[in-house]
Amino acid sequence: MHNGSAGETLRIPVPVGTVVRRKKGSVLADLAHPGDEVLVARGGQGGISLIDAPDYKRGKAMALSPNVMRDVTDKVLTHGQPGEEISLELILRVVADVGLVGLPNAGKSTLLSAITLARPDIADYPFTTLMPNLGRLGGDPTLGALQFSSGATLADLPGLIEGAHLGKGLGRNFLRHLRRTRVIVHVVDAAADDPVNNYKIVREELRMYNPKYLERPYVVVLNKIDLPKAQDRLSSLALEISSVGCGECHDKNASKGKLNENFNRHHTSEDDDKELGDYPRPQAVIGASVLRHIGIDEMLKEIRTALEKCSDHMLPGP
Ligand SMILES: Nc1nc2c(ncn2[C@@H]2O[C@H](COP(=O)(O)OP(=O)(O)OP(=O)(O)O)[C@@H](O)[C@H]2O)c(=O)[nH]1
Ligand SMILES: [Mg+2]
Repeated sequence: MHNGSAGETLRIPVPVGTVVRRKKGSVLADLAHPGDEVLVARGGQGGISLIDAPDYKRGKAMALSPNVMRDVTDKVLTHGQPGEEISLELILRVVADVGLVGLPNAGKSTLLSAITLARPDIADYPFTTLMPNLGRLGGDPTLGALQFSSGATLADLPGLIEGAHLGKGLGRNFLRHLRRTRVIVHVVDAAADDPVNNYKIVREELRMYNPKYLERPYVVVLNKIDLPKAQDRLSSLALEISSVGCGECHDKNASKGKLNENFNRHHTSEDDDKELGDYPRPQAVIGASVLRHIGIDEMLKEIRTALEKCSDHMLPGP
C-alpha cells in the first residue's frame, strides 16, 4: 500500500475452515469459525513528506528519524518502512459434521440434494463432484419443513477409488475434508457388481489416509434399492456389511484422537497391523433410494443418533 500512514488494512476474506500456514512451515491459524481472523503481516511505517514543511518542523521530524531522503533540489522527506512479507499456504478443510463418502456414481450428491437444500451437480458418470458440496441438515423433518430441533452440516465429497490415498482418481487431497467431520456416511451402490467389495475399498482408502477416520461413528446407506437388482439382495448385503468390524472394540487407542487436528498423518505401527475388522462396525446399514425418497427417514434418524453419540463423547470427562 502506498498511502503513507493512512494505508488501510488489507483484509483477505477466505472460506470458513481455511487453515493458514507458513509455506512449508508452521500453522498460523485455523479459521474454523465465522468471523475468525489472523494478522499475518504488519504493514510498514508510513513516510512523511517534509517538502513543504516549515524549517522548524522539518528539523524536528528529521531528528526523530534517521530514515531520511533528499530529492534533487535538496528537499527532504522521511522514508517509510516496508511492510512485512510472508508466503503462506491456505488449506481448506471444510467444516462439516457429517462426511459422505463412496465410490463415484454411488449417489452421494443425490443424497445431499434429497435431504438438504443444496443443489450439487448430479450425473450418470463418475467424478461429477470435483469439490466438496455442503448442505445443511435440519433437525427433525417430522416437525415440518425447516422446523428443526438441531442442525448439522453435511459435506458431499468427490468419489473415491482404490488407490486414492496414493493419488489415483482425484487423489487423496480431498480426504482432508473429513478431518473435522464427526460422523461418516458411506454411500454404496447396491446395484453395482460387488457392493461389499466396493464398500471395503472405500473403508480401506480411509484407513490408509488416516486410520482415525475409521473410529468415528458411521452409517452405511445401501443406495438404489429402487432397482430390482439391488432390492433382491438387500438383506444379504446388509448382513454382510454389518458384520465387517467389531462390536465393542474401543481399545485403549480408539477414539482418543477423535478430532485430532494434527497435520501429520496418524499412522502408528499399531495402525498398520490393524485390519478393517478391527475397527467398529457400522452403527446401522440402511437400504435406501435417495433418488426415489425411499428409506430417507430411517437414514436421517440414524445420522442424528450417530451425531448425538459423538456429542456425548465430547462432554468433558470427570
Ligand atoms: N436408480 C437410482 N439411481 C440413483 C440413485 N441415487 C443416485 N442415482 C443416480 O446415480 C447417478 C450418480 O449419482 P450422483 O449423486 O451424481 O453420484 P455421486 O456419488 O455424487 O458421484 P460422483 O460425484 O461422481 O462421486 C446419477 O445418474 C443418479 O441419478 C437411486 O437411489 N436410484
Ligand atoms: Mg457427486
